[in-house]
Amino acid sequence: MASGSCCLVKIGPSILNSDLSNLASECQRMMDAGADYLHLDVMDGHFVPNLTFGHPVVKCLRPKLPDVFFDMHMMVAKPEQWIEEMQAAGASQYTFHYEATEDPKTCIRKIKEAGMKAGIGIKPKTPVEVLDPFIDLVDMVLIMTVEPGFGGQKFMGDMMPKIAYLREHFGQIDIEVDGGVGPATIQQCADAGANMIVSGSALINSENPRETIRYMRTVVEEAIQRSQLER
Ligand SMILES: O=C(CO)[C@H](O)[C@H](O)COP(=O)(O)O
Ligand SMILES: [Fe+2]
Repeated sequence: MASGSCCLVKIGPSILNSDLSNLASECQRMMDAGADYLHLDVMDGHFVPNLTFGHPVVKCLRPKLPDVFFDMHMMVAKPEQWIEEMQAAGASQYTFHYEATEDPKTCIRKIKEAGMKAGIGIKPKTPVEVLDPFIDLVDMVLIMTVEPGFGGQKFMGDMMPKIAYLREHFGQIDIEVDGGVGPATIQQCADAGANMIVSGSALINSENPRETIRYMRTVVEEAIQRSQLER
């Protein structure tokens, strides 16, 4: 891991590819396996070529998982549009895409005013430096390692320099990696400096999700420890 990091490792399953007719029990299954938070993928058919769910589903889920941190991955055009609804439904963090808005600063301000944590993400073709002006304003940055829209895609290892850049230049910020992350790819994410690990298909389809989470957590923790020794 690049220098400057001493942040906490958090594992956040994406339930995108789970049995959505059993959404609450799939979420609970992931939390029981040792997850730290849930990464909930919202798609609107405009920003990405797919549809999932919106705030009404989050509202139903919240009472079933009252204490769980919900990281809303908002793959939607005009992300400003859903901030109040998501907050009212029980979202903990609102992670929008830089590419989806003309005014990221106002979007961040509105998320904070609504009382949620703010995350900002970029698609694979977007250069990481566009995030520089927003790092001090947000709680988390998201580096996509697939084109957003679908679970189960191949991990893009060539996104790792983006993570290393953020860790190198912005110290302890929470860096989330999302897309094709699992036991086979976690080492690359850990070495680059990611500390918030989204894993969808690899966890949902795992025969032993507890062991898969434990393994990924250990790999990232060891990378953080190494980076601290190197400092
Ligand atoms: O944002 C996403 C897709 O746009 C998902 O969070 C991501 O793809 C997780 O699923 P998997 O680990 O199967 O790739
Ligand atoms: Fe996601």
